[in-house]
Amino acid sequence: MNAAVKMTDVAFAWRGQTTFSLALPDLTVAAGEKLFVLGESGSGKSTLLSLMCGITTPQSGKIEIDGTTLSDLRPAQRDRFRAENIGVIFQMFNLLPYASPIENIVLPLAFAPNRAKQAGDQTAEALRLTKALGLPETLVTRARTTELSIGQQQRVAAARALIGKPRLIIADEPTSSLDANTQEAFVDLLMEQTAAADASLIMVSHDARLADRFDRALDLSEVAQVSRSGT
Ligand SMILES: Nc1ncnc2c1ncn2[C@@H]1O[C@H](COP(=O)(O)OP(=O)(O)OP(=O)(O)O)[C@@H](O)[C@H]1O
Repeated sequence: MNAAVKMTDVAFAWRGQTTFSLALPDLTVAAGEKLFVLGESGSGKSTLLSLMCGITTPQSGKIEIDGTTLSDLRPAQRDRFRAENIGVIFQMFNLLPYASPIENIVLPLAFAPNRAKQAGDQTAEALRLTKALGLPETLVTRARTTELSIGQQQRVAAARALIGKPRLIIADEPTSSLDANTQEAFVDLLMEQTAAADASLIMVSHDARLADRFDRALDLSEVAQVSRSGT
């Protein structure tokens, strides 16, 4: 079986920026593994996730997602590959503010025919997920997304990542706006839904207390050479 993620000799620096660079000799995430990523602020956790998603591309090295090498794909193919195979919960959610939660949740399916097929009845599947994540139906069908609390928006972002059962879920601080009790419950729900989809989960969080719920915790500074200056 292919690894969910395999990164080999990856080197990355932001264009025009000399203060930060990341070198990652070898990072493998097994299929079905639940990986917790921690590291201090500015250490490159979000950068790592964005490399895995193919949103940013490294200067050198190889990133394989479920056996597909991202650098073999042209940018448009990479966007399509991401839509089909990776459910992403962004740190800032990236929800469309004036669309309803349901519209936000089904949006990735428009770019991912296989995922859309998996989802079946899209509205019913969006409602099943939001119910499992603890959001009342009236809220997700009637409101504009901006009318939801931040914690509720975080759940909408999680449902959008999970719909259509992508093989890999990548979550950047998905619990940052929740209180401690809700955080743990949310991670449990995310785990349950990820397991139900037979997916791998890679989650970044500052909150080390959540780490024991995962198969493995990885401190970015232990696997990567991060160079930082002037920060
Ligand atoms: N889009 C970008 N363009 C240029 N530099 C960036 C960009 N995004 C992040 N950086 C820089 O890359 C470095 C690592 O940032 P990153 O967001 O990956 O860290 P992080 O570990 O996720 O931090 P935090 O825990 O605060 O979210 C920082 O120095 C940051 O300024």
